[in-house]
Order: sequence, then C-alpha cells, then structure tokens
Amino acid sequence: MRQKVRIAPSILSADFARLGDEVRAMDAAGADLIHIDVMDGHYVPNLTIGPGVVRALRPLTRLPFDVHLMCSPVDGLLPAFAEAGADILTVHPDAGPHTHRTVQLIKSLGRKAGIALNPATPVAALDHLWDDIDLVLVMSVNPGFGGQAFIASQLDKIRALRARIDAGERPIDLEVDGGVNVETAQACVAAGADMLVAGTASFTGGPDAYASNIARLKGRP
Ligand SMILES: O=C(CO)[C@@H](O)[C@H](O)COP(=O)(O)O
Ligand SMILES: [Co+2]
Repeated sequence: MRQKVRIAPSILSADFARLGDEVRAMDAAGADLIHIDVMDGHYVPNLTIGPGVVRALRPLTRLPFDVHLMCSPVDGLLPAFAEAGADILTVHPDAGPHTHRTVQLIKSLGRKAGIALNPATPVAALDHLWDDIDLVLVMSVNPGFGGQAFIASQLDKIRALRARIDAGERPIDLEVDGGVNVETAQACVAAGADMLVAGTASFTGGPDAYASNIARLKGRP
C-alpha cells in the first residue's frame, strides 16, 4: 500500500445495545478513530445518533471522534457535538447555503473541519474552502445507510483530490466512506486515501474478529 492508512470503524454497524463495549473493543483492536454517523431523517432517510450518545461514549476511549453529520441544517447542531467530545466535524456542502460560514463555525469551536463529497458532488465544491479545511471525506456510497456497495467511479475523485492536496501547502486528510472492505480499501489507498471509514467490514464477525478485521483493512495479512 502507498502509505500508512488509518481506519475509522463506523459505529453505525455496532451493536447499539452494547455501544460502549463496542467502542472499547474497537480501541483495543487497533482502530485509529471512531466514526460516528449522525443522520437527521431529513438530509438522509435515516435517524441515528445525537450529542448525548457522543458525550456518553467520550470517557471510554482516547481515540479521536470523527463525527460525520448528514444533517440539514447543520450549523445549530455543531456546538453541541463539539461540547460532547467530537474532534472532527464533517459536513455536506449541499446541506446548507453557506458552507464557508459553517467551516468557520467549526474552527471557532476549536475542532477540525471536514467536508464530505457525495458521489454526485464535484471536487469544485471545495474551491473556496481549501484554506480552511482539515479533511475531505469522499462518499463512495450515497449517504444514509451502512452496508451499501462501493461506487468505483469515486476512485477517480480520490486520485484528483490526492493530486490537489499534494500540490497544496497545508496537510489535509483524505478519507473514504462507504462500502470499504479489504478489496476496496486497497483500491482507495492506491488512489491516495489515507483514512478509511469501515462499518460492516470492521464489525463483521463480532468482537473476536475486530483486531483481524482492522489489520486486514490496513493491508496486513
Ligand atoms: O456515512 C455512512 C453512510 O452514510 C457510512 O459511514 C457508513 O456507516 C459506512 O458503512 P459501511 O458501508 O462501511 O458498512
Ligand atoms: Co459516515
């Protein structure tokens, strides 16, 4: 693989009845971040996790909380997630009218700012944001659910983003989310991704399998 990749298990695929144990188990298994999918039943047709859950999970691990907000409007929610313990707040530019303002708000809260690009959203959506963002999240499925198939056309977008990030002066993480498994992980890393979200592929097989799932996603046998 091209470079060391970090794995962010999405707790959307965890056992919600044992969520704290699941987060601790993923920490022990070698996860690098915990990905938390926040869905509002409006921007996407699913309803998931609020800041109260993030706050409850925060004392259980020192891993960064990578909070992916599929919410519209989103600005009013950001302070609560920051206060609850989010480290990265990632938003969708098509979910609100003033994404630059949203990014400024995230930075003012002292958190890292990420922008998520849906499969149909072009790289040009970032044109006015490059100076301020810390992370780009390439959605390799349409947002809303775990367990969907990887959309291979997004590999070209990952390659284009890698070239753009490498040509810039600031470090910006390049994360891929959706349908990531051992095979598609290799393709994402070869295309230039340095962070991978994996829900199904991280949690499959139950806690005894987590360490091996994470190792294989990192390209280890
Ligand atoms: O943001 C999302 C879906 O909208 C993701 O984070 C999924 O939760 C990833 O799940 P898998 O595709 O890896 O099962
Ligand atoms: Co996500």
